[in-house]
Amino acid sequence: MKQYIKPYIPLIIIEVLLIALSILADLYLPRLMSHIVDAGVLRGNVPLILNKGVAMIGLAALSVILMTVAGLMAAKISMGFARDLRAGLFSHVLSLDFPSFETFGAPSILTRATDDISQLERMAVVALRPMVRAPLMFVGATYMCLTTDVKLSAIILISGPMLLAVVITIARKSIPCFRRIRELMDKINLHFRERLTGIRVIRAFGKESYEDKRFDEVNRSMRRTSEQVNNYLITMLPAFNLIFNLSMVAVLYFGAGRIHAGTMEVGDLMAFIQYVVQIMFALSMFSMLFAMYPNAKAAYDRIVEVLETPPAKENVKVTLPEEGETSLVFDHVSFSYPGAERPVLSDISFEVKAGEKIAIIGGTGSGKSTILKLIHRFYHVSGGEIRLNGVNIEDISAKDLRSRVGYAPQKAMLLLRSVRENIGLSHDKPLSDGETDRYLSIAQAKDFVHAAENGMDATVSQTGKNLSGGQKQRLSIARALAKEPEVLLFDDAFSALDFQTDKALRRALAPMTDRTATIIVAQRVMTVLDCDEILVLDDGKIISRGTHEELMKSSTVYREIAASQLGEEVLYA
Ligand SMILES: Nc1ncnc2c1ncn2[C@@H]1O[C@H](COP(=O)(O)OP(=O)(O)OP(=O)(O)O)[C@@H](O)[C@H]1O
Repeated sequence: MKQYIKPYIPLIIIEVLLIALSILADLYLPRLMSHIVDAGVLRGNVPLILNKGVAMIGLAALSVILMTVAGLMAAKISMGFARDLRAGLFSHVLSLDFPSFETFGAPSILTRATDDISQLERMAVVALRPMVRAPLMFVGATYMCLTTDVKLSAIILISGPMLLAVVITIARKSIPCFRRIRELMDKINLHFRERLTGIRVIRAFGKESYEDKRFDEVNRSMRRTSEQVNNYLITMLPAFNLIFNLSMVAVLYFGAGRIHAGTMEVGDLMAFIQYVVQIMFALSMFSMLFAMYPNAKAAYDRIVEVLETPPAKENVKVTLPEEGETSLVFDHVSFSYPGAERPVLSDISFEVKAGEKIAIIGGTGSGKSTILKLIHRFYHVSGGEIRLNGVNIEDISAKDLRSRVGYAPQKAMLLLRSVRENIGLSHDKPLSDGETDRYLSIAQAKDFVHAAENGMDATVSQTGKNLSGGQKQRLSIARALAKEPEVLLFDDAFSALDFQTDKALRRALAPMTDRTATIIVAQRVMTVLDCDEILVLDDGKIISRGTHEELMKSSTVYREIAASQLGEEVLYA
């Protein structure tokens, strides 16, 4: 966090100086007034009243100007700080490894990057001045009270600590509530996100009232906690007023006695009262800061928690040569997700070279997608090693590794950009029409892209909602191809394609897969018929392997899968 505050330190120092100067002016005003009353009003000295009166107006105007400039600077500091923090948090989140990212979860990160930073920004805009002003004014006004009348100052020594005790008690009670409010905000975000992204599923399954009930519980909890905090905070003002008024009565009572005894002048008592008001005002600023502090502290802690999570570790020992024979090797790889009790993959070994195609087939949850995630080093293997071109992928930079791998994921996630930009995502410059068309043609996406208004420059709406499942998959495949990778990974990427398109796509893909090391995760046997090797995965283990023909003879599981599908598919093949 320090790095985000550091650039603003010079501005903060100027801010403190401006506020200190305005406080000096504010503290001198009662002194001037006391002088006007005692030496001017009571003795009928009109020129003195006019002189000192002009000085008072000048000082008051100076104080207002200084505080206005300080206010503008506070806004500049806090908004700049919030902008830098948002940018820093954003890039830090992108640098986190997957387990850390999943620990926070997207809804919580969203609340931290938006609402929590806004809390800090508000705190900085509103509280920066009181934060400087309150202590300076408290010390200055107390000093002025003591120099005006030491004996009368005893009243402040009693009422001041009483006020502080009220503020501290309320702050201690409300801090845990503010923390809880931040957590509940995460949950509300999560509910909204799930509700909005899963709206079709929720409606299709008639789960609206169930979802409403779940949301209602969190929402009620939020209301209860907010009410509790509010109850604590509203007791603060009456307590404050009571102590303030009692102090004033005591000052007037004892002050009047001292004037009567001739040990104090009227002007001094008036100045003393103003200093007491300034002290109370400083303490009420403290109380406002205490009221804001817990919320801002909870937001601060949550932001720091993300910022202090170390980014994904890199232990780069080797830079892979640009040229060379591609080979991807899994050497007795096992893997467990962080915190999981059982391994998801055990003793997985295979090799795929340039021009070869390996297929992975198996039941849901057998670990197929996990194998592909490990190739990207989204997670680190628990045992064994994965080698790309003979080098352990742990020794290569993530950037180098990922630049060589083209990936069409199970869920085709497209970005809110044009078709052209989506396809050329891995390129620094936009792809030409010819290049874009080439990849669209291979992915069997050219016809529907050109049929749409604006063609390849049409915007894909966020997450590709203006496209069918099959269209999204084809664009996602085109994007993987446009990377011109050494290794091509298809994670069930043909599942939403009809059999004809699936077949046409694989045919068009052949010239490219003749150069790449390809891994196809599939549910359909037809998709993997021509692969050099098919791995049958069950519960994270390879239970059979071979070509289609070999497996049809040797693997009961594979035979059963094939028998349940091929009859229908052969009709279309
Ligand atoms: N991020 C994760 N954290 C913890 N466990 C996970 C995570 N992702 C997947 N798993 C678990 O790992 C197992 C294998 O998941 P994986 O997605 O690799 O299966 P799959 O064979 O690709 O399944 P499917 O065909 O349904 O996509 C599953 O039991 C799943 O619950």
